[in-house]
Amino acid sequence: MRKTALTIAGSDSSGGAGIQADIKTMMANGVYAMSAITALTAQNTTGVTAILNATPEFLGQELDSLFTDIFPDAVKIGMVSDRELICIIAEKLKQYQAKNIVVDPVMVATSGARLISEDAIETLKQELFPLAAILTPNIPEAEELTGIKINSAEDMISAARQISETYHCAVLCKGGHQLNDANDLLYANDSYQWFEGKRIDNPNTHGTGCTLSSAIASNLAKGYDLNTSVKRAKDYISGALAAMLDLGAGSGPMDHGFAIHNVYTEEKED
Ligand SMILES: Nc1ncnc2c1ncn2[C@@H]1O[C@H](COP(=O)(O)OP(=O)(O)OP(=O)(O)O)[C@@H](O)[C@H]1O
Ligand SMILES: Cc1ncc(CO)c(N)n1
Repeated sequence: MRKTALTIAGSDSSGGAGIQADIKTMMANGVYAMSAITALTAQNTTGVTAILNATPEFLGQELDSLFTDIFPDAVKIGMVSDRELICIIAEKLKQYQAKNIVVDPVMVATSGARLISEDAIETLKQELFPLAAILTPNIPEAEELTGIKINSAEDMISAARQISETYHCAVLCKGGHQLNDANDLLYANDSYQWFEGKRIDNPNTHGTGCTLSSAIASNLAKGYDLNTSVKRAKDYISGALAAMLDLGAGSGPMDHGFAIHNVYTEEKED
């Protein structure tokens, strides 16, 4: 039977991050994608100009509709900007005993816009982190969650360990904000593993975090273990970045069609 994944996240009108990146990623990774939209954003590669949140009641209804019909094999949670929305998500995930939950603690967009209110971060920690199989903070998020300033690989390990021990889940501290490398650190069950990545010289990194967490969720949905899911997700993001799509005036989106692009469009390109 076809495996299914659900993204609970915000819509990015420019299609590079959020729900749109998640669905593209899930599809490219071979799972059937569903969505529960937490907010609409008016956004492009240069910034976010407006955010319209769903009501908690509506988000609850979206989740009821999905979980009572096509049960997701994995769930990815991205942008959720306020406390009530976080609470309804936690309530529904517990009610339906959702599995393979990947929480990307989205705080700030690549363009610099804040995507969560300050007071919601505490609710995120209390309500959603304990439900997660894996949390995927980037370096600034890991710093905010721990108070540890990350300047080295050892600092990444300390921060990931602290988050993992506090919330009893695996933590992937993403390395996209490092200067020279793109090495991600997985901390799980009191041990760690590096997923090394060559830094790709591509300024178009809009939606890398959304894409990575959705690729992990897709692979968990397909039944891969956590390490293998992270490895496959890392390979996917590296491929999507290496395809060097260049759209928009700011930090542009990645090419999710990189695997099929050559087969279908090579001859038509100029
Ligand atoms: N220039 C790059 N070359 C190779 N891999 C990269 C590069 N930039 C980011 N990555 C990879 O992309 C993934 C996402 O990491 P990153 O730290 O950019 O997340 P993020 O900041 O949450 O993303 P977002 O821009 O969506 O907020 C990680 O696997 C990271 O190593
Ligand atoms: C809707 C949305 N979610 C997440 C991010 C983070 O990249 C973004 N820019 N927009």
